[in-house]
Amino acid sequence: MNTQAPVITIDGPSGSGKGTVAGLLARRLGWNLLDSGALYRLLAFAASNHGVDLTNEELLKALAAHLDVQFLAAEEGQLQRIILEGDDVSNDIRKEHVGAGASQVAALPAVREALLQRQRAFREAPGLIADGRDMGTVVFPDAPLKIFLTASAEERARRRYLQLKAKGDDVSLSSLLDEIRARDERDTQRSVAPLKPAADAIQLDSTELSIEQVLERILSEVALRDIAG
Ligand SMILES: Nc1ncnc2c1ncn2[C@@H]1O[C@H](COP(=O)(O)OP(=O)(O)OP(=O)(O)O)[C@@H](O)[C@H]1O
Ligand SMILES: Nc1ccn([C@H]2C[C@H](O)[C@@H](COP(=O)(O)O)O2)c(=O)n1
Repeated sequence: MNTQAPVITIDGPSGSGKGTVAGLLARRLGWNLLDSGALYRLLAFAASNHGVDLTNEELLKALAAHLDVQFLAAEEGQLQRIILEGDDVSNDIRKEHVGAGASQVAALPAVREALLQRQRAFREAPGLIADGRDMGTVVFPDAPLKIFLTASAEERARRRYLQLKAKGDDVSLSSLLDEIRARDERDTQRSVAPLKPAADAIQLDSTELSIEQVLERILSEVALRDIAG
């Protein structure tokens, strides 16, 4: 019998809605939250601040092992705040170029190894919602519920476009679609921990679903398995 806190993993490509749904689910269940993509984004951001090349695996490994990061729990209706070396970088790390850098450093085996224990340390009572690319396949293979959330690349680009426009960013839909496709390619084709559904994952296509519908689908699986007390 597994005596560790339960984990619900939500993996999938960029823009499928993992982060949004993971945050809502964590709040609904009163569980902890791991945004694993943020760790890769933080590493790419820190590397650029410290002048570390995104191909320098040895230096990136050292930087990953010593990342000075705090995740501050979200206030009602707000997003989690992320502090790197004392600065609030919550907005900076969401930029598209940081996501592209994160995808690049994430392909390096030494970097993934350096971040593995840090991710597993988030597993605390009463439970954990973990979102990313390899949560169900590598980081928490024993999770009692694994979701693989997808949506068409066009819909994901449209969502990202609306999200960035709302923040006042000057973006183009066609370049966002190109970036999403490039990131999908890199994340699915890398040799270590590629983006793919775990064999026991439930696959959910959110192209035609609202955020609330996705949340309800996952909550119905939680109830079926009786994993949230
Ligand atoms: N089912 C949905 N319908 C409409 N919009 C959605 C849906 N799910 C998420 N969104 C919106 O799409 C945008 C991207 O969602 P989110 O950041 O959660 O994706 P993600 O999979 O975590 O992406 P990334 O891996 O790049 O961080 C957000 O603006 C979110 O509000
Ligand atoms: N478990 C994870 C999480 C993220 N990555 C990489 C791949 C993504 O393109 C990049 C940014 O992630 P996002 O914040 O967009 O979810 O980080 C990964 O390889 N494994």
